[in-house]
Amino acid sequence: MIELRGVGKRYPGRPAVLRGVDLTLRPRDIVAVTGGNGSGKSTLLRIVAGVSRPSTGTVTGRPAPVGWVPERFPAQQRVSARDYLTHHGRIRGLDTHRARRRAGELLDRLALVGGDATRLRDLSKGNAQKVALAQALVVPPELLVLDEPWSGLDASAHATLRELIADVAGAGGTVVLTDHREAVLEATATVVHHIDGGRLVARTSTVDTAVVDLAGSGPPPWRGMPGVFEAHRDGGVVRIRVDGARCDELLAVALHEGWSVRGVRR
Ligand SMILES: Nc1ncnc2c1ncn2[C@@H]1O[C@H](COP(=O)(O)OP(=O)(O)OP(=O)(O)O)[C@@H](O)[C@H]1O
Repeated sequence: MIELRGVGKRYPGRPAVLRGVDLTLRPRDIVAVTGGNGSGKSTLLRIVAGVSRPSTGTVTGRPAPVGWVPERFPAQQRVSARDYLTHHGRIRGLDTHRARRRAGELLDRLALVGGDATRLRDLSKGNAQKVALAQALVVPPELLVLDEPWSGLDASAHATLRELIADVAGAGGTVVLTDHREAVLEATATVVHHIDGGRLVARTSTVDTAVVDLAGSGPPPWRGMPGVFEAHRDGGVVRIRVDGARCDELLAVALHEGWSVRGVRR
């Protein structure tokens, strides 16, 4: 468990950005931090990741390794994506062969355009973001900190990113993330905190979501239904993530429209 107690941050010559922040991060939590521009989200994430020190207060229980995706990625390098990731894997204790294999797997999964021999400086913004994500995951982290990870990613990588986040949490890790699109955060996170005036306010705790698998054809009755976060077709089955409180309503409508229920998971 990672604990922040009384954490404050003040940059020289400026008013405090964070004041007295208490935050407990548990294994399997996917924690979103929301707030306006300049409210201190990146500052808080840097402190959680250990990239920046708080001016006051303490952070205890930070595990290793930490996966960290900064808001800006140093993309102006001649090194290839594969060599860059292999290097990061070796820094974190993998041998060259395993680091290279893991780099290839992650870049395949994220569908890096141009292949893993592309030099960092030749990558588009979205592809650079994929390499930044792969860098954070090259050794499965116990703490994954993502500052605006959806920035620039194409739609198919959005779904992959959610899967990668779920993999880390499912393996007992903790994920902390921020983004400007609150709907995206609320569909992904299990806990949402909001920063206001330098203080942290828990807004939603443990968002109850359900995953419903449906088989059938015809117009999708869930389209436009409140509480439906996303729907993906995979072969003959459509997998829908829905607000747990709306799950029965979705099932009733789908059954009425002739779809059959293949599975429901909370
Ligand atoms: N290294 C720094 N030195 C001085 N001031 C800084 C530094 N980093 C951030 N700040 C200031 O601290 C405040 C909070 O910045 P931060 O980047 O944490 O906010 P944010 O909520 O992530 O913003 P955004 O949504 O625009 O990304 C801003 O006023 C910013 O100018």
